[in-house]
Amino acid sequence: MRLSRYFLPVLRDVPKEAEIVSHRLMLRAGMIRQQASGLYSWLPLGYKVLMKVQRIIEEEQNRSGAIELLMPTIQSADLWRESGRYDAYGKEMLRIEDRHEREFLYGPTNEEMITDIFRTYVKSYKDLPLNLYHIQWKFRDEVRPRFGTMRSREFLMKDAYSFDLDKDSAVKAYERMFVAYLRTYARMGLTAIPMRADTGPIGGDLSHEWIILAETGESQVFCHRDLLEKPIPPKNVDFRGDLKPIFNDWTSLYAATEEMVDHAEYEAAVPEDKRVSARGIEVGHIFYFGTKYSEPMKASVTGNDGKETVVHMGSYGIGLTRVVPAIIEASHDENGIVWPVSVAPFEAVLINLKAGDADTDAACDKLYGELTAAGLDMLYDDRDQPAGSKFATADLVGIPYQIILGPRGLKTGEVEIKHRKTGERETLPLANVVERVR
Ligand SMILES: Nc1ncnc2c1ncn2[C@@H]1O[C@H](COS(=O)(=O)NC(=O)[C@@H](N)CS)[C@@H](O)[C@H]1O
Repeated sequence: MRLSRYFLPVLRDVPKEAEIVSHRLMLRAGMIRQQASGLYSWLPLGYKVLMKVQRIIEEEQNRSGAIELLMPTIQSADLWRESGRYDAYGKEMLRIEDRHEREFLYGPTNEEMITDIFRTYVKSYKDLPLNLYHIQWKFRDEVRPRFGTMRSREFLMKDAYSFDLDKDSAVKAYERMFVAYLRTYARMGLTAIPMRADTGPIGGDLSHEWIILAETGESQVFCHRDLLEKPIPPKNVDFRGDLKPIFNDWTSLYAATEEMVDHAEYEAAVPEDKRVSARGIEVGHIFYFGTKYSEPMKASVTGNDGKETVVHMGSYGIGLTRVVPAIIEASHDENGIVWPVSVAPFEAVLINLKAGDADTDAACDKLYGELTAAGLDMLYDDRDQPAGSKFATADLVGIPYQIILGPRGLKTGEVEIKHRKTGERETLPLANVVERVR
């Protein structure tokens, strides 16, 4: 993408309303724009990152055997009356009426709707286990939206729902999602720790929150230091096999949020030098809640004994529009964002040090064409701006590699490459650049 043809409204100074670094940087890097309290537009650069996060989530959900669909954002109130949550959900629920004065709501979550889909079509235990998920905008009328898209009112969530014949099978579904989550966050460059958690309005008795440690996190967490270094299950992990060893390995070390921590237990279980107590950001939350929705909504299958059996369910959420700022909280420096390559809006930026100089323009155009043809997701800063402002923009928006070419380099036939994360620079012949960054 040529920057002279793109839409990247970077800001020079720090917006005063932004209290945390990720909010400041997302505004300055031209990633988001607030439209109203808790409501954001995702501008091109931010949207590109959001879609890279989405693709990783979809790949890992699909690897675990979950099947993607898409449900509407607007839901019928009657559905929520069946589960008894319509009144219980409280002021966070945005209730609306259509022109015929029928009652609807903007979905804060989809347990009722997915259970309605399930009960319509699935009748036999032979169709189980089943895990259906979607990635859809949600609305929760948060009393105090803040920190940009970290806590907004409209937000993008991946929510998956599992259906099983009994609790044992449902726990296996939970373990599959647990392993999928370990892989998902690691691929985004995040260290997300699964912590025993409260179940709240979703319900159930088995639940883990996925927390990344960050000073600006809203919750206080307590865990064993070894959890921060544990190896992640490999790409070829067998999701049809027994995942309990992995689940037990990860849950045998103490980790709990402030709502769940038992300090006596924590101090007994974790040697002093291994205790980590820190602020954390909740980037995901998974639940097993049995028949909480399937019972009142009569979602059952015929078991192999011919008897009608109400199915056991779980739900598994990731807040995509919270993951993006969480990555920035975990990966930035004084010059701006430092994107992991896997979620960077562009893999590399080609910086033309003397736009307008015919030879330099020609060499940069050629190199940009070669890098793009090699399959790199390229940004090309071809603007008629001084070099300093180009370096500042590249550092601010956090592109992993800066490929720098100017008249001097042209003379010696050399290009400089700067690695954004480490600041390392290397000079190499123009002809070797594609191979080096591919
Ligand atoms: N106001 C919000 N702004 C941004 N992200 C949010 C907000 N509320 C929740 N999230 C994200 O959505 C995730 C799941 O939300 S949740 O309430 O814990 N779980 C559910 O809604 C279940 N239905 C999971 S499918 C949270 O872990 C968090 O990452």
